[in-house]
Amino acid sequence: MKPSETPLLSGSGITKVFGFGNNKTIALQDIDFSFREGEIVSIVGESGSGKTTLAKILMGLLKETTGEVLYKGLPRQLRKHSQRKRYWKDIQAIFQDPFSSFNLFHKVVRLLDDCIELQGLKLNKEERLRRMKEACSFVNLKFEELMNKYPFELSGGQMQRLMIARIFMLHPKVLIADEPTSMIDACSRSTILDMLLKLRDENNMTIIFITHDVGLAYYISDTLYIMERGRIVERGPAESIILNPTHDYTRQLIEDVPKIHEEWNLA
Ligand SMILES: Nc1ncnc2c1ncn2[C@@H]1O[C@H](COP(=O)(O)OP(=O)(O)OP(=O)(O)O)[C@@H](O)[C@H]1O
Repeated sequence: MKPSETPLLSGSGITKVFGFGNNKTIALQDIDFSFREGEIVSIVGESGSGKTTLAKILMGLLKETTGEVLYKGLPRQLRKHSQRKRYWKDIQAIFQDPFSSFNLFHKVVRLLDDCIELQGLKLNKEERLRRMKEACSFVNLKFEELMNKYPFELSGGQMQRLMIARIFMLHPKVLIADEPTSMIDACSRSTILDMLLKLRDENNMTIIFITHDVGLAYYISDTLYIMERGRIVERGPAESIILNPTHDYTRQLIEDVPKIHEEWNLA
């Protein structure tokens, strides 16, 4: 499915300032963005460039200092708990550290069953089990083997798959994925990325991928946003940015991608 032309989530003039006086940090400075339905966007930048701050603002976990975020063309209303709950039905995130996404005192079966609860679905036990098994098999996990385990009894890769199984069950309209493959090897990484692409194709989900890895971003995205010190310095179709970067910072990021076939110069 091709991304639609209508903006689903957009923002203009977004600035985020942390602290005051000498301790002031401008994490985001006058950012504009517009993400369409079914689009895969990567936000790429070095550590400290403001990516996670932007992800948290998109999620509604942090309030922007100035500017406005629109969802489905309207200003977001997140003051009341009920409004946030409704927003989080549509917008979900998976973070770098899978431990932060799970309640560590709940077994896998409960973590998956909660997704059915969150959707407000009233289903009988067989149907609940069927959906949980289906979600696990989507990410190549065996439900029967894992259902009675706690998150800390799983490997990093299994936890990351479990996070994607939850997204499969929740089918949000927007998924914010903050370095979701950082804890796994290259082979499992491409499997996870392929799973995310499949989810986009099946549900027309918008995926906002936060990463410092421009190679990875190119592999997965339709559109790239390049961030440097709180500003978006370049944006556009992934291919044209990689082939014809116009900003020095983007050129530097591309240069820094390891070229495995080139000889190392350690001099
Ligand atoms: N709660 C906070 N209080 C004060 N400063 C903060 C806070 N959160 C982030 N910052 C600062 O804002 C800037 C942007 O941080 P952010 O975490 O968004 O960067 P990032 O691009 O996600 O980095 P990384 O790739 O290392 O996760 C940094 O200078 C950081 O120190």
